[in-house]
Amino acid sequence: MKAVITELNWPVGIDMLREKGFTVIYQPELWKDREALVQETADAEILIVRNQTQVDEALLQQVPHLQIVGRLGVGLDNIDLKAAEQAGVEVITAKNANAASVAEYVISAMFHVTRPLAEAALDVKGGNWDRRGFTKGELYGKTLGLIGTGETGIRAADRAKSLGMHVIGYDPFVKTYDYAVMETGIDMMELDAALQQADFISLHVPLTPATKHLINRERMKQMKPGSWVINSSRGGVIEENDLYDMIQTEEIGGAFLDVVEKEPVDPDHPLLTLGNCFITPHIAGLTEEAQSRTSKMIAEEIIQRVGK
Ligand SMILES: O=C(O)[C@H](O)COP(=O)(O)O
Repeated sequence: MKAVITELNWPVGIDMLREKGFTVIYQPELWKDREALVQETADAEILIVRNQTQVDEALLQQVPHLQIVGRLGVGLDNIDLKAAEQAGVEVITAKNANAASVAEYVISAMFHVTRPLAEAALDVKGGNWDRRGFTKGELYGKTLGLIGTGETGIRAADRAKSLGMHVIGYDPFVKTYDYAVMETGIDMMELDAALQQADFISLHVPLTPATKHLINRERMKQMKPGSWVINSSRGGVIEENDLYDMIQTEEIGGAFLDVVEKEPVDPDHPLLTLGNCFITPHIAGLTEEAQSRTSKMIAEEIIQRVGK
């Protein structure tokens, strides 16, 4: 069987597939060249992607042997699930494999706001000894508002709780008596209330028509002055022009974004000019541990289904 991997993958899963006799084509830049992608996948049974390869109806029609699409992550906004189902192609994800890493990203982002240690250390290297400029505050006693309380939200909540934070959440798909949510002690409420009460709003939702630009001017107007938005989900969930205005006019404190609507970010993107907006290159789930886990999980699932 032939497996084509069109984006970055860690070696462990590639080795596992090869050991089971799969012919593995690993071309981490292949997603950029649609024609080459179609050509390489035309006789493949397995396609392994991240978030850039557009697995749409047109592609699915050109790859008649395809049986499985393995997604090295959880976001499915680049995969047409309906078209895959119609084509008889199963889509498998690396469920929860990067959740701990994403949760740690959220905590790191909050600490970056309250305890900017790297900036303080750089300032010292610059010859200063400023004991007053970096005294921002504690996370203890602050409120983290989770929009989306699935696996990454719950793990972020768990870690925030251990820091003495109050955690509130909104998720229309999660029942208030959901066991994991209850056990973690997330105080579930309506979106408006969560926006109004949180010191940090962290987004943990997939990009769907319902969540596109969910965080827009109107919603951010409800947030506390000085509060921050953290986005490790998908860029499209935030209306970026509105976010720019809200930070620029100091109606909110700032934003920590791991994702933007168009990736890689345009070097001229206005958000990059703001001192209180930090953009990282979609790395929340990209730790060694999470990616080895992801790579292994997808290989295992494929081998279980079609491996000899
Ligand atoms: O959807 C996900 O799981 C994360 O965004 C990580 O996946 P990616 O590295 O393919 O974006």
